[in-house]
Amino acid sequence: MVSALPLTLAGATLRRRGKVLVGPVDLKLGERGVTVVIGPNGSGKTSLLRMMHGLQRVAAGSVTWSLPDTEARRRQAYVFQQPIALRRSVLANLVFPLRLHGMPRAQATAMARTAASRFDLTAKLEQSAPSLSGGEMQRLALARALIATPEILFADEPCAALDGSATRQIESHLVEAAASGTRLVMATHDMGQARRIADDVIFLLHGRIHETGPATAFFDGPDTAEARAFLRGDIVD
Ligand SMILES: Nc1ncnc2c1ncn2[C@@H]1O[C@H](COP(=O)(O)OP(=O)(O)OP(=O)(O)O)[C@@H](O)[C@H]1O
Repeated sequence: MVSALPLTLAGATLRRRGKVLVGPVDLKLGERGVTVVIGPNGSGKTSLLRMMHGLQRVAAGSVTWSLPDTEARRRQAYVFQQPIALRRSVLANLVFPLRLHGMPRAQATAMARTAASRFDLTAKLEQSAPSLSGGEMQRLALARALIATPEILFADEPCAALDGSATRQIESHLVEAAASGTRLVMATHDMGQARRIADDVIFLLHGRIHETGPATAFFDGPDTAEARAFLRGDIVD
């Protein structure tokens, strides 16, 4: 299968009411691996992910996939910080994206049940999705995002509101998806999590990439004073 990756950002800039939220950003995302986006509050992590996913149109520069946009869009999934679900059963939420991809109902239902089992949601299949706990809801959001095997998954702080054991579950699903070939781009505030799962890091400051590189080198000895301060836990603004 021809890949939608690499994804290339060239001078990509996002503006709101005349103010630059992100950019200009130059970046190339290859076909494999886990890229973790870090940076202080308001540095533009969410905006960068949304811009890459095409949820927000660039004001300048370009965001280019290796396939036409309509095809590239079908190969992507996005998990929001606040998980969203249809006001329907867990099963219906899992079936929905498969039906969007044109899969027959019986096959989609069988696949949804398999995904529910992998994500420990079998007992919840008939439950209304909005009544799930935070951890269950994020597991559902991730199961739904991964069910059609996206080539790339954008995840915006997927563990932000979760406790340790729920975080561990989500992380293991993310790592498993990446090992199976899904390209992962994730924003997080949790430096322990970033160290655990990142192959490479993008450190944002004021909407710009301040430093980027392989995770081990970044965490062992960042090049910039701002990244060193950020990793020490100092306030960087
Ligand atoms: N729709 C919008 N209109 C105006 N400003 C916005 C909009 N969305 C985001 N911003 C601003 O853009 C900047 C970047 O926000 P963004 O949410 O991308 O940062 P972040 O690094 O994800 O922050 P946090 O860590 O707090 O989640 C912030 O100053 C924010 O106030």
